[in-house]
Amino acid sequence: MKKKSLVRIGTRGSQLALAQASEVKARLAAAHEALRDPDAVEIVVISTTGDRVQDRPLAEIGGKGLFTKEIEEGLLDGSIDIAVHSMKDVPTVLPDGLVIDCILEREDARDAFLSGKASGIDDLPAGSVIGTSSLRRQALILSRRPDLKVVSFRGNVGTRLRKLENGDVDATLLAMAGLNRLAIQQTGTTPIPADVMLPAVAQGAIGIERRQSDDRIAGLLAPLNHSESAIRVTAERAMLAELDGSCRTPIAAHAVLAGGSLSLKGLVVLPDGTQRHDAALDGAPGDAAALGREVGLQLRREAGPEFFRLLGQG
Ligand SMILES: NCc1[nH]cc(CCC(=O)O)c1CC(=O)O
Repeated sequence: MKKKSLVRIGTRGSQLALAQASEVKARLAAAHEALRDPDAVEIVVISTTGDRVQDRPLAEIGGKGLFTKEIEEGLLDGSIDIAVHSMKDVPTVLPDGLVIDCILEREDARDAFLSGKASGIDDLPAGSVIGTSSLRRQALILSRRPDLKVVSFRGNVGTRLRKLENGDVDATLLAMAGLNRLAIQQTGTTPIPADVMLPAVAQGAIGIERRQSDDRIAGLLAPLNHSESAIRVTAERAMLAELDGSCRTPIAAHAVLAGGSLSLKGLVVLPDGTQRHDAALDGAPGDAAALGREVGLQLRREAGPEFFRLLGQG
């Protein structure tokens, strides 16, 4: 008879999600003798609304937690013990009884520019077509290059790269983190500096969610937490929470830790790129959440109620 596994990891079934879950399994095995048996940690694939709806832009389906809800249900009903998430896809408010207090060392937070025709947004010929379904990427492209055309672009990384090679679009944007984790080295890939395209909140960070009451799992996860990454993600997510951002709001943030100081930049921008507001503050790493809230408040004040009304956000 098969031994009962000691830790069940819930994850989406996409290639990237599976790679992230495998990384967590390997890290658990490296940190704990008892988890070294290959059967000790089991990966349980759970399909989410975001995975099932492939024919419409995600922003149109609306709502938060499109990639997390069904997995969180698995945590709450006890069918899994931990859930591995791209923190970029995790809403700022978690269901009662669940916590995320383990953030792995963050990958490259930047976006990647992929094109056979140019090495960055600024080099694209006028009128070029860029495929992306991210409102943030769309808005930031249009605020910099109003002459470009943005078309909706969904599907997994492989599908998108094929569409690019077929010439359906002149360029596309993807997270560097996803490409790196899948070890995809596509020619014509250039990281976009964060000051040219500010990344999504928590882009490149993996978080592990668990039942708050599960002390056994808390103990197993503790050595996997990377505190610098957790501080950066805390600041960015506190900013997002202050803005009540959903996937309908093009919001970007990027925190860096250098010389013992935490610097946070944030922005909000209309989907058509015609109005954009930026804010930035430095603070102590221990004040990450307060710093994030303050940058969020500054953006709220700066943009004003009319901006958020235009976004359809009250
Ligand atoms: N919303 C999809 C999503 N969620 C996380 C990543 C990339 C990996 C990461 O940011 O950690 C992606 C794909 C992309 O934006 O290219």
